[in-house]
Amino acid sequence: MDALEKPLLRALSGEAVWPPPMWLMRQAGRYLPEYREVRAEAGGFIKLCTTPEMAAEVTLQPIRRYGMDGAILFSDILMVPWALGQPLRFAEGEGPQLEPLRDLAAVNALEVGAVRERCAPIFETVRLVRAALDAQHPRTALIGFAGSPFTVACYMVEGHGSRDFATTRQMAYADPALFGKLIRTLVESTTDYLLAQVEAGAEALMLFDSWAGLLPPAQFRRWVIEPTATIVRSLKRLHPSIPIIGFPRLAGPLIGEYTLRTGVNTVAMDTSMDPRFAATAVAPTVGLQGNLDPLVLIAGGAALELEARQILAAMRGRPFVFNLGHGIEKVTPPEHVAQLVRIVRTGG
Ligand SMILES: Cc1c2[nH]c(c1CCC(=O)O)Cc1[nH]c(c(CCC(=O)O)c1C)Cc1[nH]c(c(CCC(=O)O)c1C)Cc1[nH]c(c(C)c1CCC(=O)O)C2
Repeated sequence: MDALEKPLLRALSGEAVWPPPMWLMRQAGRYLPEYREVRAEAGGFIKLCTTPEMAAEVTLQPIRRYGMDGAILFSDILMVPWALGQPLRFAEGEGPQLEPLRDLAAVNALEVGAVRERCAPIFETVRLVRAALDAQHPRTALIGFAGSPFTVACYMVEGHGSRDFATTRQMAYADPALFGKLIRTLVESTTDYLLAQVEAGAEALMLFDSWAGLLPPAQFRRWVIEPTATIVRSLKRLHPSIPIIGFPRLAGPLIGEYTLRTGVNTVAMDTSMDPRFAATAVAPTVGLQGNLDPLVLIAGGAALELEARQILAAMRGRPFVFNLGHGIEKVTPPEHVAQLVRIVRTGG
């Protein structure tokens, strides 16, 4: 299929495709038995992300099972800090652990020039997935991604997940020169990392800013909107037609300003966002994506049907991509995903 005919790319570029295309955040993951099998064979999570054949295989699993309109590259937002040389490990049951970055010496030690070479296996995964989609799933578009500088900086400074990333936010106030240098390093490396994904065959890009909503408005403008706008501008200069999805999680009423000023084509709504509000806050040519609660996907049945239909009703007639409001939970029954696909394919 010609790229311009893929339903996901049409919707992300501003066309009201109906029934809407769909894919799910974390659609490849531990809720799928076939993922757990490859994950066990790989041993470590970083090993899985850096072994192209395995990463390509798990990227394709949800496409084979459900025929999703989007295949998201299997990797992680923390592969950029890993490629910059910051020690990273994924400990079972504890989430990611990084060597916390707290001073100028640590920022200066980051190896921006090494990212392309260290991430070469990830770009090879992109090539393998794209070739497999072209041959076997011609309607499905390949989505590349990265974390946004602020969210990646949260993990780099804190060293692990957190409810409020207080150390990171304090650093941004107490030493904006230091925090700004880290953000600029991430803008540069993330732009390069995403460009390499496009060169390898990614057809759309998504920027995950999971912790954007922790910031008050002035900080949000400085550390979320500005760096994201810089990345989008650089990508669009070289690839004017690549659709870019922004995910400023928990941005609330700032979603309109975020969308306008960053220049993303589509904005992903988190679970707390009212789709009707989002539809009034962004221009009608901007795509919206989201935002089913991952918890109702665990429940399934009538509750799932009701919630999915409400989102479809609110989004009918505008460019829209059906998705969750956050990543799929590992206890989700795979047959509930199949139920959701049936509901969305009828268009509500
Ligand atoms: C904050 C963040 C991370 N990673 C990501 C985000 C942004 C989105 C969000 O807010 O959820 C994004 C991400 N992580 C993963 C993907 C792959 C593509 C997909 O969506 O299917 C994507 C797009 C795989 C993964 N990334 C991770 C897993 C689970 C690891 C495993 O299989 O052992 C997967 C499938 C690990 C990870 N990676 C991260 C955390 C906090 C964790 C631990 C939580 C957990 O264990 O579920 C950082």
